[in-house]
Amino acid sequence: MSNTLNLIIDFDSTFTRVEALDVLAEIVLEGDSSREQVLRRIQEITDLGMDGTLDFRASLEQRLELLRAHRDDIQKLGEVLKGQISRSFLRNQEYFASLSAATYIVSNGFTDFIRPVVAHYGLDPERVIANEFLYDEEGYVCGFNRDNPLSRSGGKSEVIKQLDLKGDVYVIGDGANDLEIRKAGYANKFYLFTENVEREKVKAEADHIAPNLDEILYELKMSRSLSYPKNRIKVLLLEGVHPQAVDIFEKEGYQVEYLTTALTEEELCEKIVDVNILGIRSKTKVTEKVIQSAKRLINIGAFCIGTNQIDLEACSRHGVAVFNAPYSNTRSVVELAIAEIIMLVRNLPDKARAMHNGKWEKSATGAHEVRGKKLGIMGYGNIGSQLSVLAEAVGLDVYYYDLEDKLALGNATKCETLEELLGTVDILSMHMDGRPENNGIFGAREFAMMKDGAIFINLARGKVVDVDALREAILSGKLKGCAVDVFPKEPKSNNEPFESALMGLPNTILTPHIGGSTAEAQENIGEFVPRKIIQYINTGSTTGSVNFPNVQLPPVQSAHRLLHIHSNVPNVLAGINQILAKHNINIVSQYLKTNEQIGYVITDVDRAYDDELLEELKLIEPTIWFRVLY
Ligand SMILES: NC(=O)C1=CN([C@@H]2O[C@H](COP(=O)(O)OP(=O)(O)OC[C@H]3O[C@@H](n4cnc5c(N)ncnc54)[C@H](O)[C@@H]3O)[C@@H](O)[C@H]2O)C=CC1
Ligand SMILES: O=C(O)C(=O)COP(=O)(O)O
Repeated sequence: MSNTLNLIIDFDSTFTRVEALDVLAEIVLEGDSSREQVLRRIQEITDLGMDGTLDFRASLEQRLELLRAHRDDIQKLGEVLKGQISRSFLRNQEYFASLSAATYIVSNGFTDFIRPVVAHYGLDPERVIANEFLYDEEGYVCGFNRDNPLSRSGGKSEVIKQLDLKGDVYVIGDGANDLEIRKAGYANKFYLFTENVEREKVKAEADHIAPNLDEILYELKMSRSLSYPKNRIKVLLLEGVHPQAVDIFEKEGYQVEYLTTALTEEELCEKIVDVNILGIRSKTKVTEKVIQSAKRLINIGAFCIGTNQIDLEACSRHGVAVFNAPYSNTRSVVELAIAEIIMLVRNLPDKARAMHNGKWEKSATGAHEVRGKKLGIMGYGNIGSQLSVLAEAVGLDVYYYDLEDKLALGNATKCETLEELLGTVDILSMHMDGRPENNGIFGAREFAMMKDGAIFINLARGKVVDVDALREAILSGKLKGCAVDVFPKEPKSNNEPFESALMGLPNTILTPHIGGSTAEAQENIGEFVPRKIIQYINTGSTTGSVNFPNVQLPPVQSAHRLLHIHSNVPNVLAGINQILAKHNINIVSQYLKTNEQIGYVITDVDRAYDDELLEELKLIEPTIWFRVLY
């Protein structure tokens, strides 16, 4: 930071989220019957003063006349305002407080309540320039120091002139009285601060509209905080993820674009160029080409369980951390499987269709209880094992087969081979993941191994099953029925038609990939995935990432955090530490974790470092991505 830089910061609606005199009015008028009316009048006068319509001194006099404030009220106001500091000032507190010597708070408010708030934040209260109340003998406010230039219009310019500042002067504020400093020629630039209020009249003449302090620090190249200001982080959400996700990202200060459909590879390549965070569900294919088109991608959020639609290797190679929601819709899939098992064992799809066609087919032929029937589960992961528990509760006898050695829950029986499972069970439910090796894994050979009259359910992925072979198994009577929720080719949105060789088959339930589509599951996912992504962006923690080494990091205290992602080759850590040693940087703590593809080094260092050091770290041979967090 240059030594000759001065920041002039407004207090009301800039340093704090509120107008202090409005809050004072609420304190003074608590319990007063005319409260609402007076409050409204005070706010009107404040606005007229702030957009320059009403002379400032008149606005101040009129507001104070409406209030009979005591010294105790002023003290209380100071306490309330300590909890109302603007979010981006709080976010940057540690760094910003270190700029104390370059910062003045210049306000048409009053030192009496501004100084305690500024001191509480960590800035020098002596560098607050503002009005002063006058009190009567009983301690009530009876006026203000009229000799103070800040008690009249144009006062801020006068004060800055008197300060006779050397070097560059930047004004940060939300009102016409802040703009006037630059207009009078006492500042290089006026940043209109719009985090709390947007005053249209002032907007037109501002040099830069800044939605928060991060933006200003970034613009002034002063930021050692997040490598990127939050309001510049772009999020693209596809496939109608739950609106909760939009809300969470927007509250964090990110820009969000929301689409209800999936995009084709071509459309996505075009849209993703400057996107930092991509959110998808099961339909959007994120290919190597898509990843290469993305110039700023930090994260992909799969708002679902499966991540087979994402080229995870390409993501790792490009330093993109992928998060999913591994448990949020598990229960929903299991409940649908249970429902379908019961429906198919009772021939319900055919019976229901007949009723709609005016046919009454009351008969017990071919209808059974599920109690005592043998259920086979292929893929005993989170969904498979939960189905196992619920299925036993309705009396099914559970068998399972998994590629990995999985603990049998309850009374379930593990099968050593798929053949053993298929030859044993009356109902088979597929719950393996969609890894490429599973494409077409279930076909004519496997159907032939099943018992005659068995039932088949696929809630996993469309590509694992040979659909023509399934059709044949139903038509030949080998299978009594089937339920299919996932298809090799699914429409991109609800506006596209659906086609499948399974349409119109007897005792067949077809559903539009809704295994996880319940309000409960979608809301859970809409909260879970954004939180993981935000945690990664803010702290570097990768807990739950499906392609990055998982590291849970403690919060940083009085240190900078450097994140370094590299191809997993030997000696990178040594290289990083040699550079730090050369620059005399003290390592406060350090973490390294690798997986087959990449290594992730997190180094917390004490405060002093320079741009040269950062450049050298970026140049370490296998660096994929380097980021300074604080
Ligand atoms: N229809 C829908 O809306 C939904 C579908 N799904 C699908 O369900 C899949 C499973 O989900 P989770 O249980 O949470 O995943 P998981 O990863 O916990 O379990 C998958 C299990 O399948 C096993 N497996 C993989 N290939 C196998 C094979 N060829 N034979 C036997 N076992 C095999 C794995 O070892 C693992 O234990 C997801 O990957 C997703 O594709 C998930 C949620 C909703
Ligand atoms: O969670 C999964 O893997 C699913 O298949 C659910 O996908 P969806 O979010 O409904 O597109």
